[in-house]
Amino acid sequence: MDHNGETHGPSTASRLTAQMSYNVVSQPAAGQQLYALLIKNIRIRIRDLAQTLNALFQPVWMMLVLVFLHLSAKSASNHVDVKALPFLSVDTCKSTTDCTYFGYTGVPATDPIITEISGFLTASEPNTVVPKFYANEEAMQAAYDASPVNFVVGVVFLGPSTNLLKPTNPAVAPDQFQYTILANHTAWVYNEYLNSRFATAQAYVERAAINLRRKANGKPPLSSPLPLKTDPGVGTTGAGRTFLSYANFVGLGSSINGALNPYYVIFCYQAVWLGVLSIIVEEKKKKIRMAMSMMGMTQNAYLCSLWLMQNIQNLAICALMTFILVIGRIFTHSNAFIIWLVLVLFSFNATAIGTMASVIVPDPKKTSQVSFILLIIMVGAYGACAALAFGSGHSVTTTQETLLFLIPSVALGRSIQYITGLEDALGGVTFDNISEGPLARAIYMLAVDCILFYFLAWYLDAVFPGEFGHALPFDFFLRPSYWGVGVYHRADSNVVHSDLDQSRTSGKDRANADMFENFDLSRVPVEDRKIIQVKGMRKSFSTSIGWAYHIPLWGLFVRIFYPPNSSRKTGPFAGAQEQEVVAGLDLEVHRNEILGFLGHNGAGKTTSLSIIMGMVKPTTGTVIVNGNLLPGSEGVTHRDLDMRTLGEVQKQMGVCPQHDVLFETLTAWETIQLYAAIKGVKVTGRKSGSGKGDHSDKQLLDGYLEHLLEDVYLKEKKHERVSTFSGGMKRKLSVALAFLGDPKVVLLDEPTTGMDVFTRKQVWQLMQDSKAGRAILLTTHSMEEADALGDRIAILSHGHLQTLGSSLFLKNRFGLGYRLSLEKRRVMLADQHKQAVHVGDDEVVLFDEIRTTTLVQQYFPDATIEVNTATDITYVLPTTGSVEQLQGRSAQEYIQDRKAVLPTLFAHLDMEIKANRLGVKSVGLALTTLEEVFVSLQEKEEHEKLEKEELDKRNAANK
Ligand SMILES: Nc1ncnc2c1ncn2[C@@H]1O[C@H](COP(=O)(O)OP(=O)(O)OP(=O)(O)O)[C@@H](O)[C@H]1O
Repeated sequence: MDHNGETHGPSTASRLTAQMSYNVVSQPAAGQQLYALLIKNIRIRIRDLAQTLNALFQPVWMMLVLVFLHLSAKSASNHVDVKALPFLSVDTCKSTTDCTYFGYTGVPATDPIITEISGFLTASEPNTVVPKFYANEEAMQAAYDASPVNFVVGVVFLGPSTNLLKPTNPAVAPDQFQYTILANHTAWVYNEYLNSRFATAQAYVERAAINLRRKANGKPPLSSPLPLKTDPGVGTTGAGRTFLSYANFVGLGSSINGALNPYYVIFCYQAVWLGVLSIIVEEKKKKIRMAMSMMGMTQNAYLCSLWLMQNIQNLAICALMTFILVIGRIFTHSNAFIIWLVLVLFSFNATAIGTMASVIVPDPKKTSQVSFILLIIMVGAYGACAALAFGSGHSVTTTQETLLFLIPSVALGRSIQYITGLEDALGGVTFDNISEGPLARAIYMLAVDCILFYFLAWYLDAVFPGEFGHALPFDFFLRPSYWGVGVYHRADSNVVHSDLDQSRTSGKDRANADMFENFDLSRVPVEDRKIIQVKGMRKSFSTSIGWAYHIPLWGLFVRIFYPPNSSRKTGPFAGAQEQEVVAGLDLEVHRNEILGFLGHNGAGKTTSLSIIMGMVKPTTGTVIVNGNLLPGSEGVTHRDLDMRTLGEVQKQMGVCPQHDVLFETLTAWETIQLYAAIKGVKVTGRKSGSGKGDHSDKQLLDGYLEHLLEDVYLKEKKHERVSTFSGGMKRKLSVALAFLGDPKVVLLDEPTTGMDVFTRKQVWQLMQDSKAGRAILLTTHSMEEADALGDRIAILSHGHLQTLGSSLFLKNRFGLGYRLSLEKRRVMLADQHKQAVHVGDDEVVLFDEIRTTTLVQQYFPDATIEVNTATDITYVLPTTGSVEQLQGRSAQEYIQDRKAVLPTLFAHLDMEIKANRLGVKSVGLALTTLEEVFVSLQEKEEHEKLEKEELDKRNAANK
């Protein structure tokens, strides 16, 4: 067992790795990716049950609150049973011949509306109710005063019925027809109101007006609103007599609740867009999405899997919400499927809206704020429309209303408002009457909104992928290459190849030529050369501007009157500062080579790797990976860009980012299966020559994946969740993922961080074994690792390459030189001050420090004593010299000179030791470590920086 608690298999050195044992190809396929991502989403949701139930039930709780509000408003005290409309002639008319119950003024007796009303009275209350014209309202009032029993209601028409006789134009709101009813009641209570016959008179007049409009539109007229009074079948609830339901009379509380319904329903959806927003932003921030993209995951597969998952969840959420609306008697008469359809269509929109919002949210901590702002916008949009467009006294045309439905919350709110209204008055919405009001249009527009918003979400996600992601050009979907049409056109990197070669020895390179080892390119076969090629790569980030500009709304105000100015460096009004983190990097990595990438914290290693991965665009410079000129490189104009380039590069790339990009709730086996599906890994057979044998494709793939886990010693842990893994185990899994699918280019960012010494050595072995056939770029802070693995080592400092060469070159060139260790002859403590002791007959000289040091300094005048103990002494023999010592020679020539001196020094030492003149028992020589090289280079850089600052100060003082 190692420190991490895993059982180790046999030594890697003694067995074949997965890469050596299987023939593997990568052929990513969108369908396979979508399926794998969907399964991953389902797994994560099932395992994170608390979160999933919360997301599922949050809208449902909100619905329950609505039900409770309604129940409290419709309490027993407010509830009034449905009562039939009374006839005008019941218990009022004392005579059967000269009753004048229905007085009117404002229109002549010949007006069609009076004819229509007369017809109804004849049909329902024949011979007992007669319409009677009065010249004006005063005359009508006087008639009432004279005989109140015979005169029940009077109607004052405020204009002729001419408007009602015009056919309806759908584009224009119909002109109004206005009238007032005079009736004898004093309180706005149900019984008095009905007994005064007000409602009955209203029913007659309204129905008469409706009939005139229907006739004008060529529709058959409706019958009288009341049945025949003498019909024996008519009791209290005869046809037409339940014309007004109790809902109109239950009091103020209920009508407020009804108006609240749309707002409440919109409120319920916050959880939906917040859920989508949180997932996308979090996966972006944790760079999981970036890593999956690096493995070849397409944006379409990612978004579709997320949308599918969320919308399946939405179907269930909306079913529950409908159930509660029906069970809670908010909607009792309407068709439940229609309500569900409205809710579901809006929930689909909410998913797209959450995706769109993710484009502007960089940080998971800000998701709830943004989600709340979205809620305000949604509710506010509906509220504004309800008050200004749909409210009483406002009329919008059908077209205007339909256009307003482009805002999904307006369409949803209006639908709920309409359904609530119909529930109260006319028995709810069914398929029979769905097309009569705005509901059908709202449903249709919610579907249109879905198409529109999903397109926008998809487009914005591609064009604004955030800090880590490859931004597509604004017209990407119009380019055939995005859709995979036409032959793949590799951006022509040949031109750039020659350009790079020509510029190799220019400018700064030439000045620092002896900092770089001359690499003999002819040793590398042509087809293996420059698998990764970076030239003049620069990257600048701008730091965030002062906090004053971030204050919502106020910040906008400040920007206008106090624009951010980059010369202001600190404080609330500081302008954006450009920071160059990669400053003209040149690099080449060949096949079968590991290039170690060293540098201090913040030197720009991760940024450089991210650029080579295609995840971050360089500010300037060129990056070529396996012959493909990466998008964003100089020389690739937007027009030339084949949209498949990055996908092609990523197919051949394996990456291990600096931070583990693993799903905590998945097991190691599920993780590697997920990434294998994303990469489209297929095993074509075993390398041993047995081909596929009797094994199915799946068996072969499982065998390969298992072998890969075995290579990093995680086979025993494969069914355990990543969340239970130690830091080192997570790194090992990340390394295994980087080598998945036989990538031709592998980028490893500090892969062995956190691993114990034993595991680290095993992973080194794996990397060594796996380097055949690929170019590996490895960043590390471990000098030992760079020394052990790096065929060549590049040291980066403040964004530029300080040096590049083999480990030996760096040690020779920048090390402190050689260490000469001498073992002294031992003496007992009592004899310490003696110069010589007798061993048998021979006198043996004890260690003579002065004589030895003089001898060493004869060959290396700058030699110094580093360690001097009772048993050993170590001299440092420098191989670097001052300008005077160089005497016109280059640093490398000087090193060669120093090295050439070594044999003579050794011959001399040997002679002296044999002659028993130094008191030295044995001699050892060692080269300085890479760590010392690194430290000395950093010190040199710091020294130069300080000198420059000093010079600048002096120049400034002189001015
Ligand atoms: N998105 C960003 N915005 C602003 N500055 C950034 C951004 N990413 C990196 N930097 C800055 O760029 C510099 C280089 O960062 P980078 O992560 O590339 O360094 P590194 O060499 O990998 O460091 P380490 O060894 O600590 O991982 C740092 O100063 C960092 O603050």
